[in-house]
Amino acid sequence: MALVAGMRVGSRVLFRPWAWLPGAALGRKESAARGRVGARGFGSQRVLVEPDPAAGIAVMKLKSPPVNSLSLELLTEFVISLEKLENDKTFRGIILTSDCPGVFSAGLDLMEMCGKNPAHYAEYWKAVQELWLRLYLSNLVLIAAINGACPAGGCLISLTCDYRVLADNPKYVIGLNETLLGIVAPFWFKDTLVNTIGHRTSERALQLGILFPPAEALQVGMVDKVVPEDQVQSTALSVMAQWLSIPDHARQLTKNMMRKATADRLVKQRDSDIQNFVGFISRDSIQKSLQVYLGKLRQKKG
Ligand SMILES: CC/C=C\C/C=C\C/C=C\CC/C=C/CC(=O)SCCNC(=O)CCNC(=O)[C@H](O)C(C)(C)COP(=O)(O)OP(=O)(O)OC[C@H]1O[C@@H](n2cnc3c(N)ncnc32)[C@H](O)[C@@H]1OP(=O)(O)O
Repeated sequence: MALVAGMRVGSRVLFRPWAWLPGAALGRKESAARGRVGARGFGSQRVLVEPDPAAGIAVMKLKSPPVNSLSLELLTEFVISLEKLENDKTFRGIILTSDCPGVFSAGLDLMEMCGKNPAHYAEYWKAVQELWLRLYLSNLVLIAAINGACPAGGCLISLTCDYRVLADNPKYVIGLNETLLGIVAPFWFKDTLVNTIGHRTSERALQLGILFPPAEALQVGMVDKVVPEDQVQSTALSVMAQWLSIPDHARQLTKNMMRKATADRLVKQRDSDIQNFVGFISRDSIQKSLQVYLGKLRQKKG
């Protein structure tokens, strides 16, 4: 077996890019929870996993009502479920979707970024980085079955997937809308977007914080397919079959070749990226902007 940049070629699991990342090791309790997935469903309170070992795939459903905002708990459970599937050679692909009606994910949990202390912000941001790195460099085929609104961090998660299917509903907008909150998408959010839709479209989308409705999302390449709502899952399954028809080693090495440089940019500066985030989010002006935004979200109802 040849070794290519730390990847063992010839076995199914080609690379575990996070194994050497600082802070990547899981605690003892979490490690004990690992193991073979088998045919029964597993998961956690916030992440349901429905395995289909015969097909070599699993459907992973985010279930953190009301809007799948990415709390520290959800991020942690997400990473654990992902690692379980990555470590089980039965699985070659994951369909990522939501169990919350009308929302894929509302993005980062604003409550994690408001009124907390710097140590909390640092811990939170490290968890956000960790999930992105694992998803972006996953060995598995990841297909996003986007069955709801998909702003900001929700969009980022979908952009780490190899293919995005979006339900055709005008409420199901997708994009990196950070500027609308008075915050700035970090460079690795931006890089992920640029790698998907190109520089000029990203520049406009990021500055204006555009949330694209389905037809426009398809037009700019933010998603790969728009289908009627009741066909999202079946379409994701047939797209998965097409991706799984490619030999794993060739596809995985190609994915790594396309994505590694982007991931490495963050890996090389994880700590300074955390410090930037903590400094930025702790500013009074940013805290005020987030409070105003949260207030507007709450008012919407009343
Ligand atoms: C040079 C650069 C220098 C420095 C940069 C360094 C670092 C960068 C710094 C910061 C970057 C941080 C990046 C952040 C990315 C993000 O993801 S921020 C989150 C953005 N998300 C949104 O804007 C989505 C907001 N939500 C919505 O639009 C709607 O909720 C949604 C369309 C998703 C669903 O609508 P609906 O079904 O009608 O539900 P409600 O709006 O009624 O919401 C239900 C309750 O959920 C609460 N909620 C909604 N979203 C969030 C959230 N993201 N976090 C926490 N809570 C949320 C909402 O308030 C309702 O709560 P209530 O029931 O009223 O208590």
